[in-house]
Amino acid sequence: RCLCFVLSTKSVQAPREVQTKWLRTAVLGACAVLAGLLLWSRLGGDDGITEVLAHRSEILPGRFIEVPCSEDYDSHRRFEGCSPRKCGRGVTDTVISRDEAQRIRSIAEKGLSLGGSDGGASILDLHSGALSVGKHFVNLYRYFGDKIQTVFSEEDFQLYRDVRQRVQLTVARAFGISAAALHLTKPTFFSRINSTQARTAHDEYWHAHVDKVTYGSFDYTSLLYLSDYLDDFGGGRFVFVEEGANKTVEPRAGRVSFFTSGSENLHRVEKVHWGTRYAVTIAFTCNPDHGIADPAFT
Ligand SMILES: O=C(O)CCC(=O)C(=O)O
Ligand SMILES: [Fe+2]
Repeated sequence: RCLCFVLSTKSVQAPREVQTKWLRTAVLGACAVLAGLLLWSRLGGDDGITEVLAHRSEILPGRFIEVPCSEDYDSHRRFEGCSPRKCGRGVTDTVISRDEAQRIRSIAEKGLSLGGSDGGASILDLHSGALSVGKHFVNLYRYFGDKIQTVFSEEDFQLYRDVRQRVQLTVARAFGISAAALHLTKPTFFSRINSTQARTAHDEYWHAHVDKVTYGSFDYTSLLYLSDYLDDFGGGRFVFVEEGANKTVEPRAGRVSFFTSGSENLHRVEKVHWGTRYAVTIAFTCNPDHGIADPAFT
């Protein structure tokens, strides 16, 4: 038998009745797939119903949602006029410009290029000097000594301080407290996340957590995003985990997301599926004893 035989039998016209049946099946199938896709996107894939608090293409002057405070702050020393009485979450795209975010990202890239975790999540803490390398951390300042000045410039530190200051003012204003009552606390760090498989617990950034529980000193958490969701990376959305509907913040370079650090703001980061996601976690405490200084060019 030859190939032409196969071809000729395939090209035989099906009776009209069979054609209509096929068409109906195809249309029904397409509808089912479409409905499935719609439902999947509404349900956010695997974790229940999701609402978008900040969409990647929105430019938000400011959005603030108040949520009742948890009792987490009661088990810590209270600082009146600072410790959260008003809790919630806010997002703004107009405090840090896209250009400033790009420059801050260059600082992160420069520093993180000196090391990097074997797994998907690397951090650089300009305050303590901690940098992920392989499965561990090194102290960048101890390792480089005076040569660190060939890596970072005075302008880098100035920009970092300036950005930190404006984020602090934004947080203070949103929660009705004085910016002077807030102190930067640790860990405050750059993060770089890609889709490489985790190698140690430090790489497992996607677990739901409460910052006040995880980091102790945090009263207000802020995040400055340095990459764009779906342009630079996929997955990696920030999710406030809630009964009812989760609320997502889609990262966007220059976007500042901030919230009170107690369990009223349980959250997680989705796994990054492709690309690289850069962000800075900037944390504030009301306890002066837990305050840290800005990094300086010394
Ligand atoms: O990068 C993010 O979007 C969140 C990071 C975070 O939850 C944290 O640093 O505690
Ligand atoms: Fe967190």
